[in-house]
Amino acid sequence: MRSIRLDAYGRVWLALFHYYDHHHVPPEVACSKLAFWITGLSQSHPPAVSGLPQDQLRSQLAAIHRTGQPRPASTMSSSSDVPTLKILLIGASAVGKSSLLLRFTDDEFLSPEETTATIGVDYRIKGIEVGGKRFKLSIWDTAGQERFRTLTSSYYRGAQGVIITYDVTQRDTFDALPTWFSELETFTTSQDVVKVIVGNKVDKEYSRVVTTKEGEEFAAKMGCLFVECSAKKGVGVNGAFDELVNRIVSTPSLWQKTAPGERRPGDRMPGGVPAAHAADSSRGNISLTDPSGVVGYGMGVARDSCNC
Ligand SMILES: Nc1nc2c(ncn2[C@@H]2O[C@H](COP(=O)(O)OP(=O)(O)OP(=O)(O)O)[C@@H](O)[C@H]2O)c(=O)[nH]1
Repeated sequence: MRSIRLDAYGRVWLALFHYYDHHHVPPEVACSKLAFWITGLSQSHPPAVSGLPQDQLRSQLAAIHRTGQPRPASTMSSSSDVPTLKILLIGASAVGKSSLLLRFTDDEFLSPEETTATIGVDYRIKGIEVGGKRFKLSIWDTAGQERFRTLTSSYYRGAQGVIITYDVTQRDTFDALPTWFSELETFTTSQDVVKVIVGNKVDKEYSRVVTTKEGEEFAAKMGCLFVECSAKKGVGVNGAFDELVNRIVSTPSLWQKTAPGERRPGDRMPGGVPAAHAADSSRGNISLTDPSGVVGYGMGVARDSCNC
């Protein structure tokens, strides 16, 4: 789409918002996504969108965000007393965060041709039972690309567990771990947050450049769990999530209910899952991949070509 007029532009973001709403995407996530498109459009189509009242659009998005209504009571199942654990996936771009998540929630793996870089955040929900008790995991997959980090930082809030991922075949992704830890340190809202370092892509043993020992030593130094995985082969993935969840569950301060009115990690905070969505486990998961792809192709800011 070469030129986008103001009215068309306005209609597009409104249609998008309805699309997200229809697919039960939380307002926080919808607004984040839309903010990316606004930024992307203004940079990839400067002549077409110069002079657009972006401040106005942003404030309208913020208003939607503020007034985002919870789902009707009918969708709020009796599972509302099932604790929701918020887990975040962080790490450099292309280390396999989205692939680990997809393997864990759907036991699937997409080939390189089928995958695209995450824009902003995606998230999925999965029910899990630990020690005879049911938990709901809301797992947030953040974009590794630097250009999206300012936005994804808000998603640390309320997380009880964080998976910090690197690629065992790319030394720079391992060397970047201290940076991810300092970002985590900066944005986490809980000192008790459970961390697991995951070395992914162990199926590519022939190209491995980071040894298991190096990974173990770094994890020991940082005082966190360590697992090596292959999202492709499905090796170690469930174990990584299980270890993380077990550790969270054995840290009651991270998930037990607090007094009425008091907040607890993950309760309707920016980046947290609204109760209605947390109760939406019958859908299995909610992914934002489709809307991003559709919009990207139509507006020249596809996931891989976005200039924002
Ligand atoms: N061989 C192999 N390839 C993998 C594995 N996991 C992911 N990949 C591939 O690595 C590439 C990047 O995977 P993603 O899951 O998109 O990586 P990501 O960390 O989510 O990337 P960003 O969204 O940019 O942060 C894709 O081509 C995947 O198919 C794995 O375990 N083994």
